[in-house]
Amino acid sequence: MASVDAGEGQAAPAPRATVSHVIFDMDGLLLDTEGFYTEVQERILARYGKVFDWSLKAKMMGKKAMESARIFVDECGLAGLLTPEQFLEEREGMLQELFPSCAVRVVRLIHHLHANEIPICVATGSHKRHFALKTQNHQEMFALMHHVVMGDDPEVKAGKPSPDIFLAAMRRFEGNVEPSKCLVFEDAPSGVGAAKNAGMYAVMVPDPRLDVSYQKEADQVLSSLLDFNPTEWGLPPFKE
Ligand SMILES: O=P(O)(O)OC[C@H](O)CO
Ligand SMILES: [Mg+2]
Repeated sequence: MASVDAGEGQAAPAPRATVSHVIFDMDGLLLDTEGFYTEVQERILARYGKVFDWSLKAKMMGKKAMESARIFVDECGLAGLLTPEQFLEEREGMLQELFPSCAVRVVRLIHHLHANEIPICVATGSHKRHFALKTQNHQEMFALMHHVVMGDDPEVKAGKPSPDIFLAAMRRFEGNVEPSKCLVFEDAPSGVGAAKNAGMYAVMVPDPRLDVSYQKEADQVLSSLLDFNPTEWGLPPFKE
């Protein structure tokens, strides 16, 4: 990678790109809610004597509820036994109980970007009702977001990997923002695909159980958001 003079004789790597706006995925990225979906889906599938695996998880994660329900029923060969609507109804009670106990996975970066006046927002496939349950104990962090776009937003015609949600998120920032100035943080293959389809940069922070083949579209892959260096993307450096 090329270097630039960082002053005092130090050479710092040239940024991969210079972005001005940052978009965060929510489930599995800002919040540890993906584990709840996995747990509940494992339980439902076990009733049919089947095992929920990570290739199915990879196809479902990041999608709108009905889209992922259809994948679940089709891929598991449950047509005739369970409809997507019944699947959603069955998992609803379990998820509603679990969501309020979710934990935040990213703190420092959000505060850093906000303190440096980098516009940040959330783009989640999750719908309004689930968003409220998941964020009820994390209002302080979500208040730092310029806006939130959810999966049931009228502008989000198709879920990830359609670019709809990220383009809607970009348009709601102030001013005229170009996709090439947006950096997206994602955990899901469909989410990385959506960011790339929108013409944006994508940093993927995948669950280690996800096959590495799902990482190839991402511009950067991190095992933890703690490893993220803002200067690699032309963003202000952490102070210490
Ligand atoms: O990862 P998100 O935030 O787009 O959420 C999508 C679904 O609700 C869960 O996979
Ligand atoms: Mg996600």
